[in-house]
Amino acid sequence: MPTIIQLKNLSFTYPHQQVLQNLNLEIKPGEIFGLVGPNGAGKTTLLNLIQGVLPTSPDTINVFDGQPGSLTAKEKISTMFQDDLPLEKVTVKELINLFAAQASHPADTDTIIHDLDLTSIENQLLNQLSGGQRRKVSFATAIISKPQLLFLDEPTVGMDAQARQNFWRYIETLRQQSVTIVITSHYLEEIQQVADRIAILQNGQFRYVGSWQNLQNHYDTGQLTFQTLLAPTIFTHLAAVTTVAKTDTSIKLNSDDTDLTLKALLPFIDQLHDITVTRKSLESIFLELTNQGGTSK
Ligand SMILES: Nc1ncnc2c1ncn2[C@@H]1O[C@H](COP(=O)(O)OP(=O)(O)OP(=O)(O)O)[C@@H](O)[C@H]1O
Repeated sequence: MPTIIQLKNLSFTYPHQQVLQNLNLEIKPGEIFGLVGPNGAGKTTLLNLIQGVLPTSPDTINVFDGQPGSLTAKEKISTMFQDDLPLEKVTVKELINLFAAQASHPADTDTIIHDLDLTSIENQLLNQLSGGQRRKVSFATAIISKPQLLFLDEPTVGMDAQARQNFWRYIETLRQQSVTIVITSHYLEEIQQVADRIAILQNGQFRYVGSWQNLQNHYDTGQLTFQTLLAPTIFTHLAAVTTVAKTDTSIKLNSDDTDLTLKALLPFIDQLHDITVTRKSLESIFLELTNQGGTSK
């Protein structure tokens, strides 16, 4: 399968600070790739390098089989940066039309305005928009050129719940059209749901690259909660159980491997009610990895 983005031992240093160190990565066509990391980890710098906005050493980045910033790459790539609306005294529709005019095969402006729920503000000036509305317009300008590769830097900041839901629904539409998408976000719950693979960047290095499922399996600690009349001591020595706690109405088991513990509960199943299994979220694994220094995979 061809590669859309390839990083080979990529390092980058600003005048007084090394930001990225020996990054290797391949992103395949149609993949939705989540790039996460603490503030200052180097995410925006990496996106800028891939797009040719910042200079790189030869052969460290390959985009659409060429150098970053090449004409071929530029035609296929679109970006939604943080707060990147370039003009203030034009209307929403005029701005989207301007972006459409620069594209070789643009999507239909009215369709995009309709699909992104921008009809009610299409004649409003950009400097009259709220923060969330600006993000939606920014997204419209990024997709009007029908890109094959889309970069989204913190796309949902400022959007309300409805706008976020619509936004992720539209991302699913783009997935069906095999658009390759690289997303950075501090909303890890959203990344967890949408990304095929994630990379956790910290101090300029990838701490993890892979699927969310693999990461979760690696950190398969969690809790099982249920109601029962059985004594809590029965559960103390079950597979992978680390602690047992009893509240008024239920028993809570902390487990190093929730699948194993669930299997070990089967002999008691008739006497257990309202069983819930809670596994770690990407956010808690992320915090564990980046705050306390986990093992790179
Ligand atoms: N133009 C610049 N000149 C010098 N240093 C810079 C420049 N831009 C960013 N940096 C530094 O490089 C590091 C990485 O910044 P970058 O913006 O890539 O991080 P980020 O992961 O996108 O952060 P955030 O999540 O806060 O957006 C930071 O320490 C930042 O201070």
